[in-house]
Amino acid sequence: MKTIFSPDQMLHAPQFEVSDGKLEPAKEIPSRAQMVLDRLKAVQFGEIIEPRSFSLDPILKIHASDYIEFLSDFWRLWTEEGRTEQEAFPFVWPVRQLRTDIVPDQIDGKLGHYSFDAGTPMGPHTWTAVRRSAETALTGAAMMAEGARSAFALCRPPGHHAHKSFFGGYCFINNAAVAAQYLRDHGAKRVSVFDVDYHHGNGTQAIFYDRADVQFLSIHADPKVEFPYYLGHADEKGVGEGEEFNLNYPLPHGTPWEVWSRALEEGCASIEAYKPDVLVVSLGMDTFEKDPISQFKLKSEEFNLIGERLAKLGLPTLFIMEGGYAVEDLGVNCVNTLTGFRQR
Ligand SMILES: NCCCNCCCCCC(O)(O)C(F)(F)F
Ligand SMILES: [Zn+2]
Repeated sequence: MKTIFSPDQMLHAPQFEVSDGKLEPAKEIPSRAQMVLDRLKAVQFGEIIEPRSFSLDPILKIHASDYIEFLSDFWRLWTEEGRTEQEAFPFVWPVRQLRTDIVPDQIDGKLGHYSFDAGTPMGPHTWTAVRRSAETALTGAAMMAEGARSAFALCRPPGHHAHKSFFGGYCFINNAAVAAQYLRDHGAKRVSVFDVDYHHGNGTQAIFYDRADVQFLSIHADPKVEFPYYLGHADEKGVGEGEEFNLNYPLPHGTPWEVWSRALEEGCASIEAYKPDVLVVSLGMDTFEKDPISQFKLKSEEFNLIGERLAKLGLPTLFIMEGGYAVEDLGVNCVNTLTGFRQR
């Protein structure tokens, strides 16, 4: 299994985040990717290659053009308005009953229009890193379309909270959604996206919610008690043609392997019934017992079992990295998953 990664993805280096209403040191930092790279090299897991270049077209199949234009122009607009802060935080949003048909002219109004939380600052090189992270996912998808049985897109910044037209939860471009769409456009009739990150993949769900050609499944902390809060309940099954192709498995704080693995089983059964041509896995390691911002209890050796179970589906599988903040253990837990998958 090859890994795809570009050092440009390190250029997004947030210093702070607003988490639980407090300004704290940022969690989604470049060293997350470094730890995974180090572990891949330490165990000689396999070749690590740089992503290919892509035009914006495959990204624009998923995201709105005004949103992508905003992301790519933002830092110029920010500095042109004389803002000197080294990272920009949204602090006001068009929540229910407010208007989103008019995008404000002033940069803070724009920032809120195109985001959903205060925990995802933008810096001078965010766009470069985010575009390269999406190209890492696209390169993995292209390799799968060219016949690879598996690939690991070491994406960072992550993507599964990014919606069609707004960012949040450390995510700007939805890497897994862009990859799934690329696979649909290059031979796959049906694609399953299985999100095993601790947090609900609200962006990926919303993007494919009315579609039958991409099945979305997510095991995550119950949104009644956990970020991103406002999507991810079990009654969200899809809409229109997409009815029944969205499956959420919300679980309580404190969930151990014994419970988590039952949801994994249910998800795998649904994927087998759907019979996709390819599986995309949104791979977050924040289900780990020592993760500083999460409250599931998976142990490092149980990540191997995740990989083994997914391998039993016998599908071409593209792993796309999402979250995981126990940085010291992130490399081991990520490579354990990939090792479990490959050992079968
Ligand atoms: N007490 C709640 C604090 C929530 N802080 C933001 C958590 C963002 C999680 C991001 C992620 O792990 O889902 C991703 F995969 F996208 F990176
Ligand atoms: Zn997460």
